[in-house]
Amino acid sequence: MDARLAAGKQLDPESSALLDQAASYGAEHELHEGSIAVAEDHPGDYWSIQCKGVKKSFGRAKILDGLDVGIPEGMVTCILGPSGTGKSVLIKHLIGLLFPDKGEVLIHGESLNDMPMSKLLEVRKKFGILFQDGALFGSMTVFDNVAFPLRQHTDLSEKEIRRVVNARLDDVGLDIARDRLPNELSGGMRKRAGFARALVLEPEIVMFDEPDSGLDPVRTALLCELIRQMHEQHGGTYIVITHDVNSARQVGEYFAVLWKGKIVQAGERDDMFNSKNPFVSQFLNRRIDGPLGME
Ligand SMILES: Nc1ncnc2c1ncn2[C@@H]1O[C@H](COP(=O)(O)OP(=O)(O)OP(=O)(O)O)[C@@H](O)[C@H]1O
Repeated sequence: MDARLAAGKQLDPESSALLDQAASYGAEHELHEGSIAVAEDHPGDYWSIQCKGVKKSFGRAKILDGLDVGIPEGMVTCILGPSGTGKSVLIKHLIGLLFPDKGEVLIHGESLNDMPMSKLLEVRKKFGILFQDGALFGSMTVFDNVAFPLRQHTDLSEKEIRRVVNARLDDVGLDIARDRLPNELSGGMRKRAGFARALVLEPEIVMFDEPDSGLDPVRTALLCELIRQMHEQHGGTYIVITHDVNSARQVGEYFAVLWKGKIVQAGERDDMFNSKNPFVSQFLNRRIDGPLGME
């Protein structure tokens, strides 16, 4: 643990919340050497994640309205949709932070509904998540941020932790910034540090919440390229949530388009970009004429 935390230093509310959030992802993650081995005999088979008829309302606002989607194992899937359509609400369902009013979410074939908390924490260990702002602890160096999940959830020695963290920092091109604090990094560097931390326990499923937010087009393209390379190198199921079609096109292999509480269409790149569905075609081709207006 970071010496400042061990010494009982008061954390700011944001860091405390992140610490709680990180702690809630559970303990004792098995660490694999090299590429991620995805069990071939798990019950989900082709789908890492399935949503079946998921409905969610807040008060009278229906956000998810019978949403069905499968996230294919081992591919980079982009979930796209206009602002405010419920992409964040959907990802919270995928990791069991929100639960459907009706329907279910299955992770590798196991329904999250009525799952005991201990089991849910186990399932959450399958996920690595890159939050929009990198969600780094402000009082820790880049190195300590990336080391944090290993110190929390494994029994690795400090020497072993140094080896793993340095390898992940090399992967994301941050070896020169390991001793810097988050406020000494650019937005793109913070995201890369968050990415290194998301990968450090070698999760089976890596989720990116709007990786393009707050980055200029070149930094966005560089981050997307990094996501693609890391997927090629480490394998696993990647889910990228975005409303940016350019990023999705660069990084995605499978696409699911969310609108009005449902996945309007899902499929592989060419089928989606040549879709005959008026909304999908308008959105993916960024046309102003079509069913989506300014409302
Ligand atoms: N806990 C909540 N209570 C009430 N309403 C909520 C809650 N969470 C989300 N909403 C509402 O659900 C709708 C969808 O929000 P969400 O953040 O999922 O959209 P989004 O597609 O991720 O948008 P963006 O692309 O702008 O981030 C919004 O109208 C939001 O106000």
